[in-house]
Parts: sequence; C-alpha cells; structure tokens
Amino acid sequence: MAKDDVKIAWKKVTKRFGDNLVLDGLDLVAYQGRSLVVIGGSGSGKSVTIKLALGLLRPDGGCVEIDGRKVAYGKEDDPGVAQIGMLFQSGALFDSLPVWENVAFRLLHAERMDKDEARARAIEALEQVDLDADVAAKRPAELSGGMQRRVALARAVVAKPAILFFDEPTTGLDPVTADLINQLIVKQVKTLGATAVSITHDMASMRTIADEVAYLKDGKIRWRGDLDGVDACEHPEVCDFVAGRYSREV
Ligand SMILES: Nc1ncnc2c1ncn2[C@@H]1O[C@H](COP(=O)(O)OP(=O)(O)OP(=O)(O)O)[C@@H](O)[C@H]1O
Repeated sequence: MAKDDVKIAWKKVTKRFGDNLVLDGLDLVAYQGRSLVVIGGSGSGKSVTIKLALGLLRPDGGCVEIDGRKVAYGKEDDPGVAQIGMLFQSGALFDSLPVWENVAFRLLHAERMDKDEARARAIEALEQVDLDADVAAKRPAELSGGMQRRVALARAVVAKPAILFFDEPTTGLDPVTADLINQLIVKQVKTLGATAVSITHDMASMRTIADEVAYLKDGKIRWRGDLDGVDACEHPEVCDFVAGRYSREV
C-alpha cells in the first residue's frame, strides 16, 4: 500500500450534545500504517472523535469511514470497528478476572477461541509487552499501575488489529513508566503495521508516538503536520499548546 492510503476518514462530522456543538464539520484522515496523535484542550472533542469511529456515538452530520465504508452506529460486528484494538485511559481491566483472561477477552468472547489457545495467545501478547508468563495468573489489582497499563496494551494488540486507538495511554504514570509504555506502543504499532490514532495531553508521549499531529479546536482540525512542524512553530496556537503556555491575558 502507498504511504498515503487512507484507512480512517472523518468526513465533515458534526456532533452536538444539546446546545454544545462539539464537532463542527470535522475533516480528518488517518493513513494506513501511520501514527496520528490528536491534541487539543480539555473538552475539545478528542474522545468524541474516537467514539464516533468506534460506532459508540452517532454523528449528527457527516460520517466516519474505515476502508471507505461508513461506520455503523451501535453495530458490534461492523467490519471496520472489528479491526480496532483499543487502549482505554484507565486501562479498564476486569478485577474479577485473571490477567490472561483480561488479555484474551476478545479472543474468548468475540472469536470464541478455545481456552488453551486463547491462554497461549495471551501469554504471547504479555511477552510482547515485556511481562513474564507468571503475571498471567495474577489479578490486575496485584499489579502496579504501569504493569496494568502493559496488560491493557497486551489486550489491545492480542487480536493483531489493523487499527489501534490509544486514549490517554500514559495518564497517571510516572515519566519513566510512561516512556516505557510509549516505546511499547511504538513497537507494537510497527510490528503490526497498524494505523494508530492516539489522543493525549502528554507532550512527551506525543513526541514518541506521533508520525503526525493534528490539533483540534472549536470542532475542527486547525493544524496538521509532523513533529518538525510542531517544533518550527508553524501554527502559533499549537506552539503555545505544546509549550503549555496560556495564550490569553489573565
Ligand atoms: N455523552 C455525552 N453527553 C453529553 N455531552 C458529552 C458527552 N460526551 C462528551 N460530551 C461533551 O463533549 C465535549 C467534548 O468531550 P470530549 O470528552 O470529547 O473532550 P476531550 O477533548 O476528550 O477532553 P479531555 O481532554 O478533557 O478528555 C465536552 O464538552 C463534553 O462535556
């Protein structure tokens, strides 16, 4: 595939909640095999953007397409959505299940894989994120926050998805553990040749993960470019945002 083949396209997407117009004709594409990081202020609509691609929210206008097919709202077997592995902000592990069953959840329940095979696949995925096989039998609560996030990453990649979504993958982690997670994300995205879309407030994470950066504000993408473009301050607001500068007088 050519470098610029479009995998996911948000086309003139509008989304409002009551009077709150969150997305106002959003146009955005994620290219095959590339890692796109969406940044923007709190409440700018980053999570909504991802939820629309997952079919968890219905756009009021426009549409999201995966492989050129419109994502169906609320349809669990949508072929586009079925390709997505997702790492949620909190890790979102089930405490009642051992680690391996958390990792293998999709294989066991969506793919109805045999238990022994699913366990073997889970252990393989845990090894991919540098966790030993003895972690597999533990409960998530027995693990540190960084290990839990690695388990969540193993769960996101176990079914070898073509698309990976990362929602604030480093939130709540110390900088060194966050860097480990970022590096594991890069490794997994490369190994799978996946298209990755991440949303983050963590600028170190952005720098490690991103091939490209998109800046969301007032319901639209205001700037898009690579890290060189960020550093060259191509867009003053992006420059302020990335530097953590409040750009109005107080
Ligand atoms: N289900 C919902 N019902 C009503 N309003 C919602 C719903 N989901 C999101 N919103 C609103 O949409 C806006 C965008 O929310 P979203 O979670 O996408 O922001 P975000 O950019 O991800 O923010 P943050 O960086 O703080 O996580 C917010 O004003 C939020 O209150």
